[in-house]
Amino acid sequence: MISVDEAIELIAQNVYRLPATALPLTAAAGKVLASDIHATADMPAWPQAAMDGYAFAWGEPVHDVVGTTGVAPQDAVGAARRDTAGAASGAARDLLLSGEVPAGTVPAFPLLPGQAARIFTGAMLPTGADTIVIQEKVTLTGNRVRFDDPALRPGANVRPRGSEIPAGALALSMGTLLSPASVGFLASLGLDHLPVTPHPRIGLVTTGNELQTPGRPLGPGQVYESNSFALRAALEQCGLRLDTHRLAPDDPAELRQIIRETLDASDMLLLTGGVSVGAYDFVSAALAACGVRPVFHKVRQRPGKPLYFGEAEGKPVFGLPGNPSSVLTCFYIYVLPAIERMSGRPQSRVTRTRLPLEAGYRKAAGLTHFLKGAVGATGVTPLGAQESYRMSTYALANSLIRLPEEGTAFDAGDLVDVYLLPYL
Ligand SMILES: Nc1nc2c(c(=O)[nH]1)N[C@H]1C(S)=C(S)[C@@H](COP(=O)(O)OP(=O)(O)OC[C@H]3O[C@@H](n4cnc5c(N)ncnc54)[C@H](O)[C@@H]3O)O[C@H]1N2
Ligand code: MOO
Repeated sequence: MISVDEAIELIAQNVYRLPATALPLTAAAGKVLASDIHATADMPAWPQAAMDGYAFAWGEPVHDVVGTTGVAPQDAVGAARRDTAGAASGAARDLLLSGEVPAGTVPAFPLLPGQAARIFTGAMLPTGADTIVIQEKVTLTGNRVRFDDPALRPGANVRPRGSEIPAGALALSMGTLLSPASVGFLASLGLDHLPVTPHPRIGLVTTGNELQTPGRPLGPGQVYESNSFALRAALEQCGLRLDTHRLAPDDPAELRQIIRETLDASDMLLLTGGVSVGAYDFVSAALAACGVRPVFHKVRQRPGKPLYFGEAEGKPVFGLPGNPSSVLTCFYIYVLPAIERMSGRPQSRVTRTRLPLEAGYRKAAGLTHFLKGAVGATGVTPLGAQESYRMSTYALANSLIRLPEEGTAFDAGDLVDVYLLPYL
């Protein structure tokens, strides 16, 4: 039997990142970028209105009368800078309305000296304009646009071309975990597919003749099949999915057939039950017959002592001990990190910390214990019902307390390792 840390290390050594693939934007959130993404064009692609108002050339002489000499449009900003350096006031203008530029259109005419164009948020600035005065500051009389806004600065309310990102610049680097904002950002650059490390396709085989589906009457000797529900929910809570679930009876030939089919359709295979030493525990023999190479079987831990781990053509295979608490604890400690490794995820969703115990706990030496725990403001409390067949307190737990193999007596106030479980 190996230790928990040896098991974690062996899994890390035998689990590989999946090859990169291009996925549509709609499937990209929660995946990790498999290459750097560069902007292929300036964004915005042209100077863009940030507010509804009137676009004009700042370089127009201050307090000038409409239609007299103006500054050449291409030098408008420079002129405006010289202008503001000398002038105390901001901007006062009396301009002629030249037309309207709604978003999604190209301004029909360049702005001439002395003119202002009605413009809307997101629209393209007309050639010659460089500044927008918001409509709230403007008095419109007929086609005369007048305002005096001391706070206005040259270039105000305009998003310069390439100000979000210039063409060729790095948008997001390889290894970035794609958040909703990352997906939105890359969509705004026009990408419709992204190079990502995919999530593994996960197959589950639950074994046991005693298992009955919830919702049906429980016959003598039957128990409700609950492990697949807990695993599916745990995966979905992490933005992952269970792709295949098959129920296998305790029959070696049928189990082998189901294992083969599920393994073929998956990148990772999970099984629950049948990995212990009982006369009907056929899982490890069936896995061997299906070409799965065992890496380890049995870990010095409670729950989940009979945990099996192997691989077939690079596909990780976990035989999770059937007791429901063993299944879920082995999922959080071993399976989820393996999935995250295959997905190239930089940090695990299960975070490890150290906290003081709120109450003492006694155990025998020899096994690492993972206790269902409740983290509160001042520490972590071991919950009741720690036996691996019981789920009543797991339902209330937000953490797993890890007590070391050799330890026997843990007192209130002792610092212990705690794994914080993901939450919805
Ligand atoms: N002589 C020994 N007996 C056992 C040992 C041992 O070392 N020597 N280990 C015990 C430990 S620890 C565990 S954990 C279990 C694990 O055994 P298996 O993986 O073979 O699991 P099963 O026997 O098939 O089932 C255990 C338990 O869990 C229930 N179960 C199974 N699957 C489901 C499911 N999908 N949903 C709900 N409940 C499930 C099953 O009915 C059993 O009650 O072995 C001990 N025995
Ligand atoms: O190792 Mo088992 O999960 O304790 O019952």
